Amino acid sequence: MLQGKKQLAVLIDPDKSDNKTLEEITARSAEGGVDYFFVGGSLLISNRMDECIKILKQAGNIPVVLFPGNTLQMSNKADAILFLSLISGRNAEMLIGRHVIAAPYLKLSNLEVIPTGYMLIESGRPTAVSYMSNSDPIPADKNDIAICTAMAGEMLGLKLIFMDAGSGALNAVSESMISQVKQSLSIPLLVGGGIRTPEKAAASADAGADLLIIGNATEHNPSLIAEMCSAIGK
Ligand SMILES: CC(C)=CCC/C(C)=C/CC/C(C)=C/CC/C(C)=C/COP(=O)(O)OP(=O)(O)O
Ligand SMILES: O=P(O)(O)OC[C@@H](O)CO
Ligand SMILES: [Mg+2]
Repeated sequence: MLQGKKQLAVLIDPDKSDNKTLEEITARSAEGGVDYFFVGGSLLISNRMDECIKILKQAGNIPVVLFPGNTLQMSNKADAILFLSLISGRNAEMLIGRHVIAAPYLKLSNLEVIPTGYMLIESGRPTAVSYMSNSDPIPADKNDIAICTAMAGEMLGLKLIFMDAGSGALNAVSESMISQVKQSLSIPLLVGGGIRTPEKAAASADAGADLLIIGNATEHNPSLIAEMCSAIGK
């Protein structure tokens, strides 16, 4: 995952996209040069994960990476899984408990397991992730807390840091926080939540995000995928 150039992941929430929309997203992502599909949600209601992955795989060679909110969201049909530890929170279940439950399944699967420090950043309103994970986000203006949390994650051996303002965030992660966290890390930095325009995508990438995650914006308007890709130089 990630070799120095800016990358884009399109997040698919299996509850929200019907098959026709998914087919359009798949085709446009292949045209635009999307690097990954992320699949998941903090809560999934429908039982559409495997069906979604099957459609996404029609794009050819875009890897499908699970972005699970809980242990029910594991599927052997994907290529990899973000093994998320919610390091911004202090809920032991989200830091290590769910991982103990998931570990034997993952060991037997063919999934590439990617240890990821997941940091929820306050975004102007409560998010589904904060509520479902029973954890507080890092205040949006406390760059120092974000820097130290990310540094600790790297020192613990995590391979990626993912700063997320949460799906549909009012305010995306600030460029100043992205840039300061990036400067304190040598592992790749993923940024998502509330990135709605190509301009915001470009600014987040310029600030230091290595991989951007975009969900709602492209879900509502798949034709934005090409613009998002070219905004970050793809
Ligand atoms: C160890 C395993 C396999 C699972 C647990 C993984 C952990 C600790 C997750 C904690 C953080 C968390 C709940 C992440 C889910 C993030 C996610 C996919 C968010 C997407 O947004 P939604 O929450 O679906 O937003 P909407 O409410 O807008 O649909
Ligand atoms: O849906 P959006 O706001 O693009 O957020 C994507 C992702 O970062 C959510 O976890
Ligand atoms: Mg969702």
